[in-house]
Amino acid sequence: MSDTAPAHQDTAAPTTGSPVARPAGEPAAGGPGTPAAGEPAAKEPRTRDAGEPARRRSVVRSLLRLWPYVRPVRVRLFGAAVVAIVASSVSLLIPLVLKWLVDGPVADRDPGGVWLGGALLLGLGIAEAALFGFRRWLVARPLAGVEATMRADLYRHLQRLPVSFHDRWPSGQLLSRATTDLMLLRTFLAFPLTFLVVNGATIILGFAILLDQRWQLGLVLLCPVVPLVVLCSYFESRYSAAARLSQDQAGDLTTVVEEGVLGIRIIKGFGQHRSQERAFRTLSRRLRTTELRKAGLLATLWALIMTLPELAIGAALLLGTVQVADGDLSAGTLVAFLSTALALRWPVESIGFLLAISQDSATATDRYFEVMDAPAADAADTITAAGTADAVSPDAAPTAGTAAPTAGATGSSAATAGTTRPAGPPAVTAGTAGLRFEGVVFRYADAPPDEPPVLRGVDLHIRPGESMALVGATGSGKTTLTALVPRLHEVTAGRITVDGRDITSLDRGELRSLVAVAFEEPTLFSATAGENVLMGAEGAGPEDLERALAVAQAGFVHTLPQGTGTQVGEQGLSLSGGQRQRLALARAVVGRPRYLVLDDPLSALDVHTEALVEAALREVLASTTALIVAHRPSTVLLADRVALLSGGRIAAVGTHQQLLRENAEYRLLMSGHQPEAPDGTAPATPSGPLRDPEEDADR
Ligand SMILES: Nc1ncnc2c1ncn2[C@@H]1O[C@H](COP(=O)(O)OP(=O)(O)OP(=O)(O)O)[C@@H](O)[C@H]1O
Repeated sequence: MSDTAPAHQDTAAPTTGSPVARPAGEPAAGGPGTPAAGEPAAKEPRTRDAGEPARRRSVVRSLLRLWPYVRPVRVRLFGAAVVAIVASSVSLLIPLVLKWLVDGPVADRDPGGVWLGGALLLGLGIAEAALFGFRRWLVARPLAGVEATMRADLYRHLQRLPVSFHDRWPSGQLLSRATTDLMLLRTFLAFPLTFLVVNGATIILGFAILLDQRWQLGLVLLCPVVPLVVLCSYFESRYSAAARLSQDQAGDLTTVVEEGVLGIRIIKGFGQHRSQERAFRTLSRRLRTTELRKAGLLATLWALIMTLPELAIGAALLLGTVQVADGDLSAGTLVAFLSTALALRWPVESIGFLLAISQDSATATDRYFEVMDAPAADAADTITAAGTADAVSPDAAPTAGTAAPTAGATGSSAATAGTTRPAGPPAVTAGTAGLRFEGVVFRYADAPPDEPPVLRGVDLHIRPGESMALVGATGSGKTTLTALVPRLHEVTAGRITVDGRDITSLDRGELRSLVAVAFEEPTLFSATAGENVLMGAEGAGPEDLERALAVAQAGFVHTLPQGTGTQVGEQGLSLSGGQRQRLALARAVVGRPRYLVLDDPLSALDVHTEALVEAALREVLASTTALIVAHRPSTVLLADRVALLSGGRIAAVGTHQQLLRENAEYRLLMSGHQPEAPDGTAPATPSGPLRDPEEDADR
């Protein structure tokens, strides 16, 4: 399999298709030959996890991994196989009745016997059909259950996998595993698994009957077995490679289709439908070529599987006829022999495609477990125990900051926060409270080795009740830094504490209840407006919903056709950018989080909407400790202090006015001119009194 697996590039394209990770309508980079306008060359979707070396397993070993799922239905499956063996054996009785009919009633010209023989044959036929029907009934429901369980497990696991996994895996690859691959596995369990056993048993029983009837003729029929076994194993390895390739390519195609649907506005807006079509056609042709290769292999194998036994039957017929002519064999025995041989044609011929489906299913099993074997984010929870509150060094307590918060703002925020927050964690000293980054280093696992980490020692302290704006050149790592707080990524070195407790020492549930996030793109799910907000906190009720809507200035929800029960998201009512932003804010605050992390909440809003969302934000920030990624002065002004991220470090902290006065890079950023941060390196530092981060003890 692995040797011919496609050598796909590892791209950093945003190929995730989860509704959270990729905003609907955003350009879905990553489709081959489908650059969004202004984007560089086409990127190839990957068909395999970049970090995972493909391993070649035997078909049986791969399929054995299904056992935990099959175990609960094993009795039914075994019962169904027994019923199918009985049904097949019944079909083998037919030639014996024929032999009796030809040598007995037909030879004796006994009409009564012929009628009896006819009735027996009819009865056997009906019994065979009824038994096969019963087998199907036995397996249908349990196997649908197996498929549903596997799909549910996959979905659950996908939800628990870290963001870095979703960054690396194209969504189409995950979709195809959850749909096509699992359907293939159900088909395998319902059909080839049983029939490989049943047909094997039928063939053995049939040959026993044949050898018993006339061993010389039986041996003639057995002649093709050896070449067939050799040919089957030769085709197996080639078919296996083609099967893997085709299933991976189908996943790539799914990715392109999904991106084409999600990014339809961009595709139309930039007139990219032709290049999108081209990308689709290229992949579709590739898949067709692979499918044709598979079909060619199967056709050759099938032709051989059909021809060799036919030749053997022909030879047996010739030999048998000579023996009948010589009087060595009765006509009835020859009829029975040939009928048995013909009855064995289907079991023998079907082996080819049963093996092919088994091969496809082994590949599907490998693909399924490639995802299931990826360690879930929770597995990484035990990073360090050194980050508990006790471990916080006393000298980490802040001294008076060189950049004081805006007079009054912090105090009032803190005071408000104190009145509105639910009971929080145990009291901690003022020095350790708040959100603190200590020597935080982060590099993306898939970043080129020669590239420096995105964050190279971030030290920053956001005091309780304070709101801190995070400013920096594009690509400086602002989003990355915010993603570390809810542990969407794990720090490479250093640590982050909330209320003096290392976030890695908190379980994820606790961390989620402490910290809420709202991303740049306010993603809404296919659910009601109320449900979208309430998914921000477990156990939140109607009162929390109303409060959150009020805080986020999202009262417009009540004017929707069904109020908070109005369906929004992909299948529902389209909301404006500002409405979506405010719903996302309501979702972030519905659980009354002590900490709020907002990634550029005012991005891409028109002036009027910006004013509305700004008003909402003011309310929200008054009652929480917040870190807000900000690109423009209007957002920065919402915060008490501003931190400038530059060169992977916090280069300066102060009020907006202070930084405007003292920091040239900040001035440049706020003037709308982005200093370049090529390849994650520090932006060109303009001359100006940059604050020395080492001197700022309050970070
Ligand atoms: N999943 C990823 N894998 C590898 N590198 C990444 C990944 N995500 C982001 N990067 C890189 O990390 C750097 C910082 O990106 P980040 O999105 O944090 O910047 P930012 O300051 O938020 O930018 P912007 O202001 O444009 O939103 C960039 O060089 C980016 O290419």
